[in-house]
Amino acid sequence: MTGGERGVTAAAAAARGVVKAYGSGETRVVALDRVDVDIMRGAFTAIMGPSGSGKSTLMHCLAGLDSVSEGRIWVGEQEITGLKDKKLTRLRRDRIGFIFQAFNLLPTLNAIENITLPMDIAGRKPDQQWTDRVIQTVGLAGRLKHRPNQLSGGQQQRVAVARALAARPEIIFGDEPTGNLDSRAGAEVLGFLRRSVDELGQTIVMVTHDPVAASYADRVLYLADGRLVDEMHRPTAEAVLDRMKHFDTLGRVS
Ligand SMILES: Nc1ncnc2c1ncn2[C@@H]1O[C@H](COP(=O)(O)OP(=O)(O)OP(=O)(O)O)[C@@H](O)[C@H]1O
Repeated sequence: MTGGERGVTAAAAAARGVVKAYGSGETRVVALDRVDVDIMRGAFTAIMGPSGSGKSTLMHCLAGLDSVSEGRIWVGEQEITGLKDKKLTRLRRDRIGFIFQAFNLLPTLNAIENITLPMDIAGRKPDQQWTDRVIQTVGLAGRLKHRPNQLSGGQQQRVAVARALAARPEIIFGDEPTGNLDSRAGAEVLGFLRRSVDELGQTIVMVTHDPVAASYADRVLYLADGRLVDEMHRPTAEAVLDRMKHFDTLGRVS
């Protein structure tokens, strides 16, 4: 892969001409309609848009969790479209981190065991210094021997964040990572994600409906009907809310 093929070299992930259609004939749904996007390395990107606009589909395609119908996807310099399942599974395991709304913690393992689990599965020795720094960053030092059911929702989500960060993936994808948390716990988790970008150089992509959550990002991408229709740099919650109202008005007019 050369930079010339997609016109960029510095992106942590990129999509070119991506179409994703589900079903066929009358039930055919075009979830993504010729999407071009670059996800910047070391930056925090939020994906917003109305329900059904294709946010999760875009994230799943970028993360190699879902195949595309047309177009091409890269993670770093590696094109992932066309990779066989085994290679794709390994790429996800070694280079990508996930934080989902349901934290996906194993109930029988304590916090530190959950945090190091992906590395244990991959047969990688955790970098102790790095793991300690991540635990400090997310503020879990006093809770490492607790099992998930002995932790609050916010603490469980911090374990999920630490698990994603500890393996030092090239990109972390979050699907509404604070969707189940109250606003205080949500703000804490978003603060940790922000710090991991600023202090640890992490790349993060997050799907969210929440203008406050989006305001933690460096850049907001707006999807509507499977297309990227707008973006905002250095967003504030007020500006994001205004932009959402604008799109709602357009939606009602058209
Ligand atoms: N597995 C699937 N089979 C058929 N259609 C699907 C499938 N997954 C998603 N879709 C459709 O693709 C479109 C985009 O869905 P997607 O989940 O990406 O939207 P979203 O913006 O993440 O929505 P929400 O904010 O409600 O989670 C929707 O019309 C949805 O119904």
